[in-house]
Amino acid sequence: MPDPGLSPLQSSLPSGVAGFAARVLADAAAHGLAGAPAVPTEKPTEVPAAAPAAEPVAEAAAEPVAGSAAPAVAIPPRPDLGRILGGPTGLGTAALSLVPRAEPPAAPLGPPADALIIPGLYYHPVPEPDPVRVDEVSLRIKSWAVDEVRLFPDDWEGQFDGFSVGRYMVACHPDAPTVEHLMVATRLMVAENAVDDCYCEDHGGSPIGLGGRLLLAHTALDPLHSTGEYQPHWAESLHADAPRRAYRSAMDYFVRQATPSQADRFRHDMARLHMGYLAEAAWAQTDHVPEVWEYLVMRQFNNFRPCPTITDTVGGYELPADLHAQPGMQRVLALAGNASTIVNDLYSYTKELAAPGRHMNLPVVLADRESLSEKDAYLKAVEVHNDLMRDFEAASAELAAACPVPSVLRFLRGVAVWVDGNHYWHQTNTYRYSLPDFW
Ligand SMILES: CC(C)=CCC/C(C)=C(\C)COP(=O)(O)OP(=O)(O)O
Ligand SMILES: [Mg+2]
Repeated sequence: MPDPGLSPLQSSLPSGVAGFAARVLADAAAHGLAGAPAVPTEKPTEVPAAAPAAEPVAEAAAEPVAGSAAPAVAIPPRPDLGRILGGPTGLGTAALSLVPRAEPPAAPLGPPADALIIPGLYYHPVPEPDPVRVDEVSLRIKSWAVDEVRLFPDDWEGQFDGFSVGRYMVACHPDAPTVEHLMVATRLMVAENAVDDCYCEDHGGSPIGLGGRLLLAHTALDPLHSTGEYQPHWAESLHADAPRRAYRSAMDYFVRQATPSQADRFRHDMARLHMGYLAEAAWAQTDHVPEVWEYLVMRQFNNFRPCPTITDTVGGYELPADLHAQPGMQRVLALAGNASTIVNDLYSYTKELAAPGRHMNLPVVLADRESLSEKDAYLKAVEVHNDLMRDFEAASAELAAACPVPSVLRFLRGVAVWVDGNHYWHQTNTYRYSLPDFW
């Protein structure tokens, strides 16, 4: 077959990705595909799978919401994101429609009546996550936690349930073709929180000795390859405590769903996360309050990033490694993780103030380093979050325009939806979070 040469679209790609993207596009065209799954997936049972639409920009995105009690906050319209970054949006759920929907959702968008409202916060509301899926994921994850990995003692059951991880993951991954795809994300989310709680934080964690604990736990994700004499000791160690049992099992399920390069991507993100935990712990040990920018560096690593970056595995397709590695995508992922993590700093502020010792979060560091009142520091942290969100959206739009490969567009949309679902979970988890009464 003659080489058709580069299309105008292909030739507009940035130089680093043009060749690879051109191959992907040509390959997709040759197979009549638009972002089709690159990994074998079980046959969807609950939601009909469909190749996502390839059109880069078409529909209006969800209107952003600034917390209702805010002094008016001017929210500039989002850049030209359209279908790519629309996220779940009621009428705009079509913008999310990586899978077809039988009926439009009945409920109007907007936070539930008892949701936590942060004045001036820029976010996108999502539709209520599918309650059938939430119930099913909640049942399956409890059974995994109790029967497969013996995750928690009986008296932590209320906290496990209150975490509402089923609702969290269904909100963040509305395009998962089956419940089992959702379970891949849900087990990892639970395991990641078990390591954080039990090794670093308030369920027996401590900065002292954290490096050794984290390194050994990391091998549940990135296995030891050693001699016949020592290998069995290591294998045995993966069953020694709940965090390692959870990591080992969750990773085992994940690698069966993921391609090797997706698994490697995840390991890299988890190494980043563990490095962030270690910096936070080192500063706690010496009672050091970092500069604001230093805190933001730490929080870019101690960060939700490992969660949105598996959106393609959970969605049953693959963003090819070269497209994931391109600088534009790395910027999008860093900004998405940072905005999502500062959301946590805002919603967990009172929980962390009430915890023993000084727990750092962005408002606390701003108050200390910039000599602000608690309220002014909190409001400045809201502004920092909003800037990160806007930069994330601008970077996504730029990349979508520069590299409109179907899997890139679907991945960008999946990351944006994850960011919105993460916000939704924080805003509605009144079991876990509450707000300060500054206003
Ligand atoms: C799920 C995952 C990768 C978590 C990594 C780190 C983490 C637990 C967060 C980014 C959440 O922050 P934090 O530890 O402050 O959580 P809570 O405020 O206790 O909910
Ligand atoms: Mg927090």
